[in-house]
Amino acid sequence: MNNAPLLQDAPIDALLVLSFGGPEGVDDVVPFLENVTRGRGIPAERLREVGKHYFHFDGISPINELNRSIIDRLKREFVRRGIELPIYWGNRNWHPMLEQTVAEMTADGVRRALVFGTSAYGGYSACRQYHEDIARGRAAVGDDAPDLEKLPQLYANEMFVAANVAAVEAAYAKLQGADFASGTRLVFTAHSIPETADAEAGPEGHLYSEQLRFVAAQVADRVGAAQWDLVWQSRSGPPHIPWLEPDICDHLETLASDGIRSVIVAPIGFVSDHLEVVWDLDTEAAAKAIELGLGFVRAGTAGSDDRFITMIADLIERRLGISDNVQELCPFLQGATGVGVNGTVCAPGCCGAQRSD
Ligand SMILES: CC1=C(CCC(=O)O)c2cc3nc(cc4[nH]c(cc5[nH]c(cc1n2)c(C)c5CCC(=O)O)c(CCC(=O)O)c4C)C(CCC(=O)O)=C3C
Ligand SMILES: [Fe+2]
Repeated sequence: MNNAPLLQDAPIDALLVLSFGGPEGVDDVVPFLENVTRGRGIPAERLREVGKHYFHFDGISPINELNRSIIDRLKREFVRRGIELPIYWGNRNWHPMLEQTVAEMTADGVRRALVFGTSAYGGYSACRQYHEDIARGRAAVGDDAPDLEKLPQLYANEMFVAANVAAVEAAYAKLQGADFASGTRLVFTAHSIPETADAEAGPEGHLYSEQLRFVAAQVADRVGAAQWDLVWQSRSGPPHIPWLEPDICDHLETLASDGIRSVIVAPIGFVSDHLEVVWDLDTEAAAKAIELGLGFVRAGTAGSDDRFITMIADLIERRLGISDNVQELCPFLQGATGVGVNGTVCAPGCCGAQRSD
């Protein structure tokens, strides 16, 4: 498959779902953001400002509930297939915190676990930082911590692409019959990252944006969209630092002035309807579209599709040597697909240098 390190000759005895985590109440927001920005000493006042999107939702991020759903569905799929691995869940930034989960796994006698990270692409934020989490989680426990092997990035998986295709087709169906249904543009979005982070991602650079462009092109081709765009959303940080552009809202203005009458916005960069989706797209970008008189339909995300669960189970069965139903469309950077053991990076130059601020 690739030349990444794998745990050798060892029975795998658990699965760990590793995610970003999100607050679940107003009192969680600032401590959560302190975790996200750990070590950077950002004042609480500023964090309340950064966290204002969370306060619109009573401080509740959708991400934890979405992960609980993924885990429940995966447990049922394991039962159906006879996969006898317990499933654990730990987050980088909020409870259940990864360090606690690794301690619990250790106490339960887990020795070697696979890790499913809830992010589909390469790059520092989407891949390498999860390797760092794995190393941190194990270090918190010490020598008795189980070995942890991260599963590959999902972006090139047939099931991931197919789930996104289905979501875009459903979005087109919603537009059917609307008077602006002709003149629709398909617009893919993903989380923006600093330009330097993209330039440093992967052995050849630009791993993150190229993987996104690959998935966007696949989906566009399969739904028969001749014209499509890949744009970015949810940028943060100081304005003088360049991040990937154009931003979705600026892009909607361009499309409106080009005579486009409606858009389908497909957040292929996110595996579920995280806060960035429900706020930055469903709230802010949707309001921008109304202001511009553009029809706006937001396509769903892959995580709610059964194929997403099938995909995770297939990746596990392939790794366990039970069966091989995984169809990878374009692992165009061999050896750089996100696999790694105990926090070692997946391959030289992958997935980008550590944040330098
Ligand atoms: C590429 C990427 C993904 C996709 C890969 C993946 O899924 O992992 C992602 C996911 C997410 N990002 C999330 C939330 C946040 N990201 C932040 C900050 C940042 N993200 C970045 C990039 C990404 N982020 C970057 C370069 C920064 C700035 C530097 C830093 O601080 O590292 C900040 C700090 C405040 C701010 O700067 O706005 C927050 C609160 C949530 C949870 C949402 C919820 O609650 O539903 C999720 C799933
Ligand atoms: Fe983020």
